[in-house]
Amino acid sequence: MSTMTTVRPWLRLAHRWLGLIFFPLFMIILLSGAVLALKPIVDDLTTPAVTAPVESGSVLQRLTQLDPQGQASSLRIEGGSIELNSRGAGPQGRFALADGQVQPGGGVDVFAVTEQLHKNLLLGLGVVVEWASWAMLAIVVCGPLLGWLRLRNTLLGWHMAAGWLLLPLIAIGPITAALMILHIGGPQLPPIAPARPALSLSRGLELAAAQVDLSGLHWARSFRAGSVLLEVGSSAGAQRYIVDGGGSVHAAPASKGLVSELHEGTWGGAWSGAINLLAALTLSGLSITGFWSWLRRKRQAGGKVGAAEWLVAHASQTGTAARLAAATADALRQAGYEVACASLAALSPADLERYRGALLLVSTTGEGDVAEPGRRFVSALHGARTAARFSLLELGDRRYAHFCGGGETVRSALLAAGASEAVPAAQADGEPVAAWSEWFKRTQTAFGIEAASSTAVAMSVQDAAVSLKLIERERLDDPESGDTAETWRVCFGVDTLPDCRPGDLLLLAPAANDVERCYSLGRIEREGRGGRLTLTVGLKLTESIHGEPHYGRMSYKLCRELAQGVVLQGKLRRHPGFNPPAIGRPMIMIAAGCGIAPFPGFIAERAGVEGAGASWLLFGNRHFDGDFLYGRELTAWRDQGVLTRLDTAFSRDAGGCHYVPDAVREQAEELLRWLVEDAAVLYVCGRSRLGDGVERALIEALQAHRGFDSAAAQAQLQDWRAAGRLHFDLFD
Ligand SMILES: Cc1cc2nc3c(=O)[nH]c(=O)nc-3n(C[C@H](O)[C@H](O)[C@H](O)COP(=O)(O)O)c2cc1C
Repeated sequence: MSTMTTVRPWLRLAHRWLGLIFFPLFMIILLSGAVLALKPIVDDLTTPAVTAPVESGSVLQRLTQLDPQGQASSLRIEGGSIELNSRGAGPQGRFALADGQVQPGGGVDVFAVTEQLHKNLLLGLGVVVEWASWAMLAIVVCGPLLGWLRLRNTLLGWHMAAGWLLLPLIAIGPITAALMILHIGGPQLPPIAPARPALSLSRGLELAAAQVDLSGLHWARSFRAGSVLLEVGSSAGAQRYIVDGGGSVHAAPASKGLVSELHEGTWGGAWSGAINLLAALTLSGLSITGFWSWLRRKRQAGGKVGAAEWLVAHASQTGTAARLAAATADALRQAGYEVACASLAALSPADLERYRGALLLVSTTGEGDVAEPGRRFVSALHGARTAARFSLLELGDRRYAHFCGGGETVRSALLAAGASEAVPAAQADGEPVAAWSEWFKRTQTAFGIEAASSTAVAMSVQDAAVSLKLIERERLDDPESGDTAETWRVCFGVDTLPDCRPGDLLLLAPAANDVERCYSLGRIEREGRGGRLTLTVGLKLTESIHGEPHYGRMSYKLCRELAQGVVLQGKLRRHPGFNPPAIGRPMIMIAAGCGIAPFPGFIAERAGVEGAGASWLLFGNRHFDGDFLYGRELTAWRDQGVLTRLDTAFSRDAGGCHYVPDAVREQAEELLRWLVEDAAVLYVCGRSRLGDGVERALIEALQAHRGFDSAAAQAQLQDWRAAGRLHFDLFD
């Protein structure tokens, strides 16, 4: 691993946390800096008032009268008047030199007050401003080291591009501030004897008047180490003096030195001020975009479970248990309970103990298997101990050999780990609403809670019946090129198309009373009330013990048998856990083989849409030639910019086994940038082992590139799952 890879996580932490901690201070310093940058512009555009010579005695006399406590921090003489600024309660405004009367237009000197705000927050906190300056310098230095410039139309993409492209501009302020703090590059000042307490302006002028003719006095202000700095005009030009604590009057250079002039934007008049204004606004913009994107990420992670009293958790293969769980949680929330609702995939056994009770809804898939999102939870239960109290609803179908096998597996693992069952587990056969209703009533009694009655439940879990006419079928793999897996694009016309989105499921049974097979919806093209639905179907092929091929009945019908024009009856099942994110939100799609099925639909939704958001597809199969499903469409989408990135992994091509998780590992840094910095949503679709491989690769990536240990990386994935940022749709 390169040094940069090791150091980068620390730089990223420094960049982020310094930016967050100092954010309010940065805003004060930068916005006051922006106002101060206007000063050279205003000075350049306005004619300076002619200063009539004044008698030093009258200035001193007036000053002592107006500022008896010596609180004024600066004065300016202008056309027979004296303008005073003070820290705290001292005099403020413009006064006539002749009689001390307040003069109009002499309100607060905005630039003088802003300067004090910029330098010491108006509270004499110069040291805090110095810390903030060092922090800003560190952030500006760390920024470009976090990664090369990449142009992306996202909030952080703009943040990064502005940081990179305007680096010289934004670096000037923090670098010159640091040099000024260290007194490097400033004017050659005479040795200044410190004054304790600081000299008042009147005392400074009194001491100066003994040695210098102050009749051309322009201004005077408190200066370093309690001294007073003043400027006097004469026929030979302006001359500055410092009066120090020892009462000495030293001539001071008229120029502030290059470093100060660069910092203040005074080196070139109006346009150097304009450059400083742009720099201050750019730095403010960078602070705001950095802070905002952090806040957005926090909010997106806000779905994290943990704060509630009750937990509703689900393990659902095709969405039924998930929708029932959401309805269960809603019914409890409506009655005023604090309820967390999450997939078991986002939970560990220890999480369950944090709640007064856990309501679990677990579906069975395959041949008596736990629905995929619950499998890791079951493995984690082996050897664990938990004092959780739970109530379990098992979803299944008696037409399968192992009725509710998955639910039973979860139940025995929980009991073996020491969890207690509040009510005996209930089993739902097929249509689950009646069983759910009964189970929920008993659970409420056992947990001593009372939910609002939920009539929306039946609606929310019901599948919609659809009549489908086969209108088109195209083979996607090319058998000529060798051992490809037979895969077809199957397109149906539907007269009345219910609400549905890519990633939802079409349930088709090969014969009446047969169990249904689930297919992910790809492209959905609506026309009036009807439209077209596209599926990607892999021909299921197993070998009998005698070595004869055995085809899956439904996939055989769809791929080979059904004639065009034939009408099928099916059911549409909403699968909100695997629908594309809102337009504009970056999405990463990872698929192997016919797991590509939903993604042409995801991508097509964004084609031709303004501000559609970045999208990235990582696709794997056996051979580039022959197995690159939808290769032409995907490449065209990539070329048109609909698909921001397209990466592939082919496992049986020359050059060795290259699987999708390998591609994830190779692209780990960029992938994490999308996930972490751009808050992308990641979807994985394919066989179970693809899910395992991608999950492992993501954990490794977080360890290698973000400095996570293994437990923290796993917790990060769980947080993402809980926040709806990581979606797996896997099949056996
Ligand atoms: C591919 C597949 C395999 C299934 N296997 C079983 C099984 O072995 N035992 C069972 O009781 N139910 C089985 N079922 C039925 C589901 O558990 C049932 O339809 C459940 O309501 C689905 O819930 P879900 O949408 O939350 O995944 C299977 C369903 C499908 C689609």
